[in-house]
Amino acid sequence: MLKIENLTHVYPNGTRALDNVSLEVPAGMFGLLGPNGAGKSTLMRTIATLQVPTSGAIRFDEIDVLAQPDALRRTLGYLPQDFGVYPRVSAYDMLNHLAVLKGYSDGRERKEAVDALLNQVNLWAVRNKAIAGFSGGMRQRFGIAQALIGQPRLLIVDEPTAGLDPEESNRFLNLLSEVAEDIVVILSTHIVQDISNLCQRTAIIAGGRIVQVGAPQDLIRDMRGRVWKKAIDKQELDAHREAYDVIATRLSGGRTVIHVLADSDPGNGFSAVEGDLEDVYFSTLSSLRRAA
Ligand SMILES: Nc1ncnc2c1ncn2[C@@H]1O[C@H](COP(=O)(O)OP(=O)(O)OP(=O)(O)O)[C@@H](O)[C@H]1O
Repeated sequence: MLKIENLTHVYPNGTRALDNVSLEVPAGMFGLLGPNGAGKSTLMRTIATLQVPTSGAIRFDEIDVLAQPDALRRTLGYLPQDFGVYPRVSAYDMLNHLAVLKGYSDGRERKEAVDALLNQVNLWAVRNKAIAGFSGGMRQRFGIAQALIGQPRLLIVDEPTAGLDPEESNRFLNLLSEVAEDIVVILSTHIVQDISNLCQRTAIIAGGRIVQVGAPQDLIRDMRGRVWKKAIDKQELDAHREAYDVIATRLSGGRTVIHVLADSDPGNGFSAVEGDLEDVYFSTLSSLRRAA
């Protein structure tokens, strides 16, 4: 269990990227959902011990993360948002090299671990090809292989599906859910679908604060009876935005389908709709904007 208590981070320029964040993350897939600039990467980097927060506490099982960063690093796998350099060396040689750095000094053990990881992430067939020539999806799967060296109990994955096509993205997320069986996996993303299909629990972060947390189906249930939809013409959109709390607009068959939030039937051609996590997310952000 990862336990974050009253975590605040203020950058030297005064930006309060995390504002009193408290969060409990049990084993399984946990989705951290938030718009650009919400504080996701700051939170991920802080948990990964890459930066020290202004105040607060982080515990992972028996480890006091801020006091014992080395202990956390030994059991951490991290795939940063920007994995950076993609070298011209083969996937096999690179993973082998990273395993040496992670402390696999016994050659036989290391070979077994590297072979198993390349199989697990489905890169065995291309293990002798240079990573520089890999597709986005292959690079991300390599990223997961390197994060899994040494069997971490905590895996942090920061916006992993950005830039992947839907098929690669699916493949990557399925892989992630397989490894998440008994370890804590935190997946940060601004893509709602990544979370609704996979995560047992999720938190919505905005402006450095956790504004919702729970199982996706519970968050959806809590807004039952309050989401209404209507198909309109594009030129009617502005008037509807004026009159209703429009939380989402989607195109469907050339028409614009809007979702609005209302405690009772708004009439005027609206019909009730079973909300989804996207409605939860956009209505949360919309009510924050209104409160600001
Ligand atoms: N090194 C830094 N110095 C100053 N401000 C920073 C720094 N890094 C991030 N910020 C600011 O802190 C806030 C949170 O940024 P962060 O990168 O954690 O958000 P994010 O949710 O990961 O966003 P994105 O999805 O765009 O990566 C933003 O306002 C950002 O501009």
